[in-house]
Amino acid sequence: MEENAAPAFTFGLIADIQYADKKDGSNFSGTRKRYYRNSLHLLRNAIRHWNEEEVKPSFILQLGDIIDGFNSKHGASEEALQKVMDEFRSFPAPVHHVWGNHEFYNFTRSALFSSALNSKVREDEESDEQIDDVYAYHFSPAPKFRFVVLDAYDLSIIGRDEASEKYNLAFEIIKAHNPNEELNMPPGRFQMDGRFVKFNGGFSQDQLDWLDRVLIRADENGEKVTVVSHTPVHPFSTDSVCLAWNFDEILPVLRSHQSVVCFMAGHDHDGGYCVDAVGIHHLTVEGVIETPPDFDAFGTVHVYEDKMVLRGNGRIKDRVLNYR
Ligand SMILES: Nc1ncnc2c1ncn2[C@@H]1O[C@H](COP(=O)(O)OP(=O)(O)O)[C@@H](O)[C@H]1O
Repeated sequence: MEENAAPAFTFGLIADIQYADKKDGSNFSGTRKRYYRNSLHLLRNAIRHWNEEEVKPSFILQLGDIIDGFNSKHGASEEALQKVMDEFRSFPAPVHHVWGNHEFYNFTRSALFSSALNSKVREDEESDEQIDDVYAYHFSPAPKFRFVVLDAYDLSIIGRDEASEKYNLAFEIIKAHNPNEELNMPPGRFQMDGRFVKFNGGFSQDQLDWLDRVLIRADENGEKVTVVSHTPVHPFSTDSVCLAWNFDEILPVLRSHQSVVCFMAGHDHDGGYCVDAVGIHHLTVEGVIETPPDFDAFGTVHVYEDKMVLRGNGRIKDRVLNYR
C-alpha cells in the first residue's frame, strides 16, 4: 500500500474513547470487555503516533463518545473531559469533535455548545448558514476537499428538552417502533427495527435539507466530500442496533451528490465497512473503549486526488478508498 506521491493532506481518526476513572467492565449484554481507564492510554498512544509523523495530520476527527456516561453518575464529567482534552491539547492541529450518546449522558445540549467539545464555533465564520440548536457544520482543510459533521442526536429523546417539538417528534418515532417499557432495549420483532432505541437518534428534515444544500455547492465546486456522524447510516457497515433511525432518509441524499465519497462513523465498537451501490465508502471505526490494553484503535487517512488510504493501527485495518 506504499504511495510514492505525497498526499494532499492527512488526518487522524479515533472513535468511542469513553474514558472513565473506573475499573474494567463490559457492555450491557456482557459480551465485550470495556477498558475505561486504559482508553486514556490508548488515546495517548494515538496522539504520540500523530506527533511523531514526519508530516503531522492536518486535523483529527474524534467520532464521539469521548467520555463514558458513567462519569455523570459520579459527578466526574468535567474532570474526565478535562483529562481527555489535556491529551488532545498535546497535538498542535485542530480536533473536530462529533457528538454521540455519551456526550448527552454527561452534558446538556446547551452545555455542550459552550464546551471544548464544540468545534463548530471555529468554522462558524466560514459557514454561510446555521441551523438553530443543531451541531452540524462543514470545513475545507484543503482546496477541493470538504468534511461535513452531522448531529445524529438532532431527533432524539436524549439531549433534547422534553418540552421541545423535536423531543416530542422523537418520542413519537421511537414509540411507534419500540413497544418496550425500557426504550434502550431493542424491539425484537424485526431485526431492522433494532435501531429504534434511546441510545440512537435521527436527522431532522431541516438538517437533511441543510446537508442537501451544502452538497449541491460541493458538487458545483468539484469537491470530494466526507460526511461524518456518531451513528453509521448504512446497514452493511454496522450492526443494525447502532444505525441512525432514519438512515433510509439520509442515504438517498448522500447518493444524489457526486461529491460524496465517504461516510465515517463510530458508535458500533466492532467497526464495519462497506461500499454502497454508487461507490460511497461507509467506514465505521472500531471503538477505543473495547480495545485491549496491549492493542490500539486509531487510524491515519492519507488523502489523494483519486483516493483516500487508511493506515490503521491495532484493530483498525488498512484500506484503500477509491473515489467513485
Ligand atoms: N438491551 C438493553 N436493554 C436495556 N438497556 C440497554 C440495552 N442495551 C444497552 N442498554 C443501555 O443503553 C445505554 C447505552 O448502551 P451502551 O452499551 O453503553 O452504548 P454505547 O455502545 O454507546 O456505549 C446504557 O445505559 C446501557 O445500559
